[in-house]
Amino acid sequence: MPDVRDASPYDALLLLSFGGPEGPDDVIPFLENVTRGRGIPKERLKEVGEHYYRFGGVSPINAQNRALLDALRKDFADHGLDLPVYWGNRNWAPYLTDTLREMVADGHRRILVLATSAYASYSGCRQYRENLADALAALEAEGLELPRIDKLRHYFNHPGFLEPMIDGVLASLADLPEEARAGAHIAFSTHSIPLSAADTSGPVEAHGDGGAYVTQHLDVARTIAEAVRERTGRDHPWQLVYQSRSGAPHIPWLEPDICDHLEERHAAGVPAVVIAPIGFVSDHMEVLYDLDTEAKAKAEELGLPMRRSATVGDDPRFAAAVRDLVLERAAVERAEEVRPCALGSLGPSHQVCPVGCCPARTPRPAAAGADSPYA
Ligand SMILES: CC1=C(CCC(=O)O)c2cc3nc(cc4[nH]c(cc5[nH]c(cc1n2)c(C)c5CCC(=O)O)c(CCC(=O)O)c4C)C(CCC(=O)O)=C3C
Ligand SMILES: [Fe+2]
Repeated sequence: MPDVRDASPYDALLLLSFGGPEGPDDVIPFLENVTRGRGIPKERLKEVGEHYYRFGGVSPINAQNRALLDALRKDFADHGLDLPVYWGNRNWAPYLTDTLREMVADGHRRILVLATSAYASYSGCRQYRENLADALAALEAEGLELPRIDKLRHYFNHPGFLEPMIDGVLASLADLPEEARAGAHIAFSTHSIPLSAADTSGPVEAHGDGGAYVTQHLDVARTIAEAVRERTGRDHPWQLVYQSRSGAPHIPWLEPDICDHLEERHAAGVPAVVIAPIGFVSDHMEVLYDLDTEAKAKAEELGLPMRRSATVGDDPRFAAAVRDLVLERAAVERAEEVRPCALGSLGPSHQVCPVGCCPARTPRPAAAGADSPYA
C-alpha cells in the first residue's frame, strides 16, 4: 500500500496569488504592476483606483490568502502531511520572485504550485505560468540553482471547490424574503475576458465557442444548479453572466454584464436573484466592489431582492481538496495509478498544460507546462 500522505517527489507547496494593495500609497504602483503592457485605458485605471480608495486602499485579497495559508497548514498538519507551504504573489508583496528565492535558500527543489484561480484562460492560468518563468529567469540571473516547478491541475470541478459554493447558494436562497424565494433565479458570475481570449482558452481542441473558459464555467453552474434542485426540490432558472470588464470599448468581451442582467431579469418579472461568484476563489475586490457595491446598488435601484453567495475562501473542504490534489499529482509524478476526483460532466482537467493552451497575444516563456523552457 502506498503511503497516502506521501507528497514525494515534491518538497514544498507554493500558494501563488494575484496580490493587492495594503494601503492608499500602494494603489497606483499596484495598478501599474497589473496593467504594464496590457493596454488598459487611463479612465478605467482611475475608476478602478477609486474602487480601492473606497476601502481605504486595502484589497481584502491578502488577508484572505493568509487565512487560506493557515487553513492549508492546519489541514496538512491534521492529516500528517509534512509539506511546507509558502506564499507569493504576481503583482504585490510578498512577490513571487522573493518567495521563490527563499524557497531555494530553504533547500526546496521540487515545488508544486496552487494558483488562486480555478479555471483555464490566459489571465487565470498562462499568465501565472509566465510569471513563474520570469521568477525562474531572475533566480537564474542571480546564479541560483533552479528548482523544478509544477502547477496543480484546474480544480473548478473538484467537490471541495463546489460543495462550499452549493452551500453558499442554498444559504442565499434561504436568506431571501419568503415570497420571492421560490421564483428566484441564479446568476453565476465570473470575470469577463476578451472574446478572443475566451475562444483560445484551454487546450487547442477546446478552442472556439468561448473555449474551455466558458465550457468549464457552464459545467460548474449546471452542477451547482442541479445540486440546489436536489436539495430544495425546486428548479431555479440560471444563467452564466460576467463582471469586471476592462479594456477598450471596441474590443468584444464576454457578455452579458451582471448589472444589465439584473435589469433584464427585473423587466422579465423575476422576483429575486442570487448572484453566485463562481469565477473567484475568495471575496476579493472584484466581489466586494463589482458585486457587493455596484450590483447591489443596481438591485436596490430596481427594488429587486438580491443576495450574493459565498466564495470558498478558507473553507476546510477547500483546504482538504488542495491536499487531495497535491497527493494526486505526487502519485502521478511517481507513475502510480490515480483516480482524480471531479463532479459535473467534463471530468478531471489535464495535469500539465499542453502546448498551445491559452496562448498569449505575444508569445513569452511560461513555466510549469509542456512548453516550459525549464526542466
Ligand atoms: C480571469 C480573471 C481573473 C480570475 C482569475 C484569477 O483570480 O486570477 C482575475 C482576477 C483578479 N483581477 C484582479 C485585479 C485586476 N484585474 C485587472 C485587469 C484584468 N483582469 C482580467 C482577468 C481576470 N482577473 C483581465 C482580462 C484584465 C484586463 C487586463 C489584462 O488583460 O491583463 C486589473 C486592472 C484594472 C482593470 O482593468 O480592472 C486589476 C486591478 C484581482 C485582485 C483583486 C483584489 O485586489 O482584491 C484578481 C484576483
Ligand atoms: Fe483581473
